[in-house]
Amino acid sequence: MTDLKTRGLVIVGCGKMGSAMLKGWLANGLAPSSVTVIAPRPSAWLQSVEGLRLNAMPDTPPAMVMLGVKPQIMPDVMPDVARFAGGQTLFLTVAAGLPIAFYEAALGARTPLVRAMPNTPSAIGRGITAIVGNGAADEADLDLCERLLGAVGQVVRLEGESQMNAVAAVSGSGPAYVFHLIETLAAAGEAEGLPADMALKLAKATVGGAGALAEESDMLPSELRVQVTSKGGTTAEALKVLMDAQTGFAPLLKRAVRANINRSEELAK
Ligand SMILES: NC(=O)C1=CN([C@@H]2O[C@H](COP(=O)(O)OP(=O)(O)OC[C@H]3O[C@@H](n4cnc5c(N)ncnc54)[C@H](OP(=O)(O)O)[C@@H]3O)[C@@H](O)[C@H]2O)C=CC1
Ligand SMILES: O=C(O)[C@@H]1CCC=N1
Repeated sequence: MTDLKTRGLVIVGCGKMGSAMLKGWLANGLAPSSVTVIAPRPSAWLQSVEGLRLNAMPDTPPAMVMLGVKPQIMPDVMPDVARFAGGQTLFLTVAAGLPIAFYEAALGARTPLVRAMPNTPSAIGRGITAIVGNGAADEADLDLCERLLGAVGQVVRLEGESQMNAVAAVSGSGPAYVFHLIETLAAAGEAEGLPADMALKLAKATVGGAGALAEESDMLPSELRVQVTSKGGTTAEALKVLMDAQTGFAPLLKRAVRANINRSEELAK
């Protein structure tokens, strides 16, 4: 972390995900003066952060370069960061789909690189990020990423890169599925006569509260579900619909996760 403070962190591409992470890091004490952001159209928030260096690549190799552009843009930015390849700078990428081999083709296999899959709850310190390093990334490199990413949530280390697309489909994109659950639960409540603002408040608090309970409880989610489900009561009737083997959540989410992975595989081509 001292190295990060003295030699600096360069973030190339700081949109929704990069900003969520940067907000968390700054809130956790990372000095803006240690951070350079390369962004063609910096947001009002980025421009408002005092001390942050904008759109001026450092002359000397930073401790870390974080690549936060879309996978489709990644080939365009590699020539700009290749000057830091070779070993002095650790590269951290958050892009979905693109394999380690893509970066090694541009930066060389001796450049330490960590591929990460974060999620946007990082903005409030409740993210979860999975990481995997290339052959040149040593334990200290993984530790540094784990500490940095640990400042904005939990970190898990993958056994291999082959797990990354499934992680993206579960926790990387997962917040979007949950936000859609909130939207649709609220809409269903509204359709049954609740005022829109009340339905949304009920749905948000229910998903937030149930998520927190699932995380904090010693019980499995399936056991917590059973606790809500009174014999002969109302929940059981709803669960008959949601747990239908053909049309319920399980086959629906399986299809959604598979569609997500298919897209990651396309992005890798
Ligand atoms: N959003 C999420 O929840 C997650 C995203 N990711 C990954 O994070 C990456 C970014 O996604 P996301 O933040 O959603 O996308 P955004 O479009 O919000 O962010 C990408 C940023 O890169 C900027 N950019 C475009 N071209 C360049 C360039 N040549 N140099 C520097 N910056 C550039 C864009 O600027 P402008 O808009 O002005 O063009 C934009 O601000 C993706 O690779 C994605 O796979 C991973 C996990 C979760
Ligand atoms: O939608 C995407 O491609 C990115 C990756 C995970 C979440 N957002």
